[in-house]
Amino acid sequence: MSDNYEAFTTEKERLIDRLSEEKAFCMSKARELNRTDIIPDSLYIEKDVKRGLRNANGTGVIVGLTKVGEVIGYEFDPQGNKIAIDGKLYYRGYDVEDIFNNCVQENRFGFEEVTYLLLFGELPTKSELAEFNTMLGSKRELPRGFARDMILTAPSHSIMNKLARSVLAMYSYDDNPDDTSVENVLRQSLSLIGHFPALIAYGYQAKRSSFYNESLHLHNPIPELTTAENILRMLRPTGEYTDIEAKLLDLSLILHAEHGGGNNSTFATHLVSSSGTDTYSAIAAAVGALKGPKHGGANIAVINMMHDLYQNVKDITNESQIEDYLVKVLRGEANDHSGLIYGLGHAIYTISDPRAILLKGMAKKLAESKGLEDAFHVYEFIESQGAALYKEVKGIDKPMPANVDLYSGFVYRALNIPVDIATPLFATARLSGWCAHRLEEIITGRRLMRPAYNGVQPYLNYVPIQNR
Ligand SMILES: CC(=O)SCCNC(=O)CCNC(=O)[C@H](O)C(C)(C)COP(=O)(O)OP(=O)(O)OC[C@H]1O[C@@H](n2cnc3c(N)ncnc32)[C@H](O)[C@@H]1OP(=O)(O)O
Ligand SMILES: O=C([O-])CC(=O)C(=O)O
Repeated sequence: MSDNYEAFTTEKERLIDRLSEEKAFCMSKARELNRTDIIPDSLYIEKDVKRGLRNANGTGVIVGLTKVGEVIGYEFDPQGNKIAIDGKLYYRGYDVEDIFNNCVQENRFGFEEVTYLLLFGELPTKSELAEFNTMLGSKRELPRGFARDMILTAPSHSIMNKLARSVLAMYSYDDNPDDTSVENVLRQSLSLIGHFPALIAYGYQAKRSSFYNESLHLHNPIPELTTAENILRMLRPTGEYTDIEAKLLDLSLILHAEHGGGNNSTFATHLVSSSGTDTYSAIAAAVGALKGPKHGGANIAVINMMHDLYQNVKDITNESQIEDYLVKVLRGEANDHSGLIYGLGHAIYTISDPRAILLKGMAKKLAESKGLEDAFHVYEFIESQGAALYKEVKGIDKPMPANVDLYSGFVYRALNIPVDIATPLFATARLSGWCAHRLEEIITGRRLMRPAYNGVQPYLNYVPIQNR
């Protein structure tokens, strides 16, 4: 017994030594890399590099054409100067605000209709939509054993990582995974769209039960329910939700479904699809891209930033205290030290992101009905002061509109939807856009995407190891 104990403690000490050696090694190498791997900004300018695939005026380099979605955030005057305008977003030529408003007016669900529109390029008739919903309904249940073998056995703190792994694992459950014909990719797309609600909800339940020590609830999806209803059913321990909650979630899904070809995750879909790879690999890559806090992960980053703000601002009704906090954020002295105010700024939108306006309207109503006006005011303050504070700190005039991620987290919180699930909800909505773009890449892109990097490392003579 005592021999065993000694062996155990010696092994433990060895492990601790090895880990601290590894840590010291990585720290020292990281310091070196941070010094040696830098390429001066001047070289990027001299070699006319389209850094971040952007032109000098911040507009994106045109790398493709698409009919799926269009994002408009600026225009040019006759002299070629960029002019800020209110943002517009079109799904297959239809203004997303019209789709949103029609669903509100008619008090109905619209996400499935939007998915049909994005995939097939036209609005469905009633019977086409009913048939489509039945088809999606038949794909809600995960393959037999999938939840047990692929989700519950390896829970993750990040539901997005779990989701990417689940998407990759779906390959093994497909009898014809590598066929990239349009017909087969469409079949795979419908299957993934149907399965995503269960993948994210069960990924979340696995996390709750494994890391928060809470009871495991795996409610089965119901084919007749909409995407939003199934998500709420599978997320909530009791499986209960109200019609208003489900319709608000549905509106948010509509707003997140598509954003042109150039956003990071959709571009990832195009890029990876252009190599001819399978649907699961392409969609897993898109999930990975969306997770980043500069992209879809910003909705969770906003909530984390708010949490930090609440801990560091004594009185959240005091605007000058909030302002001091935001200045610290911009100086990289508060929150995650990135210098970013999450939920603000956009690659295309200048004055406004139409989705943020609609989500803000939802957030305001929820704030009023749930007594969350003070918290809502903090968001509004950040939105209204972001650009001015950025100018104060950086000396640069930069449009900083509220983007889609600023108010979505507030809406989810008010709907009692867990923070962890905010980016996975974005993924569930955007999957429709990704699939439509993957199909478009296969049908009409047809070129391996392969940009160029200029080599700037001087050539060196190889030195044999004994001479170094
Ligand atoms: C679904 C979506 O993806 S919406 C976007 C969600 N992302 C966020 O909310 C994160 C915060 N915002 C940002 O990081 C940026 O605004 C982006 C990445 C979304 C768009 O950035 P762009 O305006 O296209 O330009 P870019 O990333 O080149 O930024 C230009 C400068 O403005 C700064 N900047 C841009 N937005 C912000 C912000 N919200 N807070 C602080 N600084 C910002 C950048 O740090 C950069 O500074 P630098 O030149 O000193 O490095
Ligand atoms: O277009 C972008 O760069 C980011 C964005 O708003 C989205 O993907 O919804």
